[in-house]
Amino acid sequence: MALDLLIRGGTLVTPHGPLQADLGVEDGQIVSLALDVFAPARTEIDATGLHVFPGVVDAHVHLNEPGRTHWEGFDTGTQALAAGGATSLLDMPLNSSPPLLNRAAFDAKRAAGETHSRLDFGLWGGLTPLNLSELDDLAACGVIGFKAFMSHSGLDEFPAADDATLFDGLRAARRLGLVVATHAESDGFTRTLSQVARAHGRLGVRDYLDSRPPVTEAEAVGRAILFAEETGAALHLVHLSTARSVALAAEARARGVDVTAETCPHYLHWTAEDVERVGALLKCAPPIRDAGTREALWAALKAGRIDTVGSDHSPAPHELKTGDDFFAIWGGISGAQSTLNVLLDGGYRARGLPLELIAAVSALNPARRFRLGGKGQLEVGLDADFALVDLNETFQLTELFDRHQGNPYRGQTFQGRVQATYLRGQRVFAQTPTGAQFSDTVRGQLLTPGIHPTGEA
Ligand SMILES: NC(=O)NC(NC(N)=O)C(=O)[O-]
Ligand SMILES: [Zn+2]
Ligand SMILES: [Zn+2]
Repeated sequence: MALDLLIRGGTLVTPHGPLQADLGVEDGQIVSLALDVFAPARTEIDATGLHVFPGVVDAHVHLNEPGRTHWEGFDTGTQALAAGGATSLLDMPLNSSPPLLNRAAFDAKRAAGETHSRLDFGLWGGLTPLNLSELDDLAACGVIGFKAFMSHSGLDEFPAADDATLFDGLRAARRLGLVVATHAESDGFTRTLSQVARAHGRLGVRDYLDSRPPVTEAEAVGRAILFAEETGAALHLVHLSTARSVALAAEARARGVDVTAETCPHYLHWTAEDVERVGALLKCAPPIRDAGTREALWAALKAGRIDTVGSDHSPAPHELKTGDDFFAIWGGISGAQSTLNVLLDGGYRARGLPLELIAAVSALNPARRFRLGGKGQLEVGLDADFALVDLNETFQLTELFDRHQGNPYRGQTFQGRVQATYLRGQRVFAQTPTGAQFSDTVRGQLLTPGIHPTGEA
């Protein structure tokens, strides 16, 4: 029986390390992993000199469709993700409008994704004081889990979860067998520090950074962990910005709390000094920290204390990223295309992170944590989702495919370049001598929580 696709001569990045092997694909699944696979194939790709990574599973993106496609949208957002080696994404319940708080909003976003997404996609439901009664119905829809903000989300339509709402949401999630992801910053603490700064006319970048010190994250992380411990729920702490917050999660995990920790490429690549230099394009919450904190975060990642790296791609139109009051500017960074670039250049090249660790935090761990059945690993029987990467190519990132030009990574130089990305054995992106090529026919499928063949995270 002929294979549909044969990737010959590459170095596969497996959980046990790099492996010289060919990869055979039939009907969108990996059917063979072996040296010198001798089988006819309708398409054969010479991957000599390239590494084959499991397709990135980006568990934290804001594609903002429906309702705010002028901010991003599935089409352009998944173009950027595919160009960065991603094959699956989990879309956050905001800044789409309406936010994903009930079945009607789920159905609308699912329809938009099935029409415009170039990659497989899962959908986070929201957990807010407005929709506690909708959680069971959202679980029945197939949400990946529930996302709660412990501080202001930036949009009044998605209110922060007060402690009682978060606690009740965790209890419901435990009963429903789903994960709760939290944006863990203390609402009261950050709100007061911001109000005082603005009342005194302190509206600059450093004033904003100083209004969200690490302790305002650590306090909320501790509270979310306490609630998870009390309820027995599965907690996922998104975009942790310091090794101290990561340590709180690791200590809790060591005593049996079901908690996982995410960080983002911008906390690993940039520093607070960069934020002062670049400005609004690097505004996010929690804020990017100083160089020492960045190094400690890399060390925590290298030590295996961070489970996942998600982009937290949260773009906005140019007009929301300008103004003299830094507090009023939209918080969110465009980074969907450069997660692997940051991990390979800052991690593998500069800090000796093993390739299998990079594959774990960018693909296998999120796939297992969120129970995305056939995703996250180069293994027979799993989906043929992978990226061909030239680890030796140093390049300047100039071609960015997300909707807006406001991308802080434009012009950055990285070693390690994605040459092609395949989703279920279909090429969705390729870097060619005449420029980038995207498939116009491959469309993503909805991902819902299932059973991962390699077990739970
Ligand atoms: N509404 C958002 O997109 N917020 C995001 N913005 C950031 N991180 O600055 C987030 O994940 O909190
Ligand atoms: Zn957040
Ligand atoms: Zn986010």
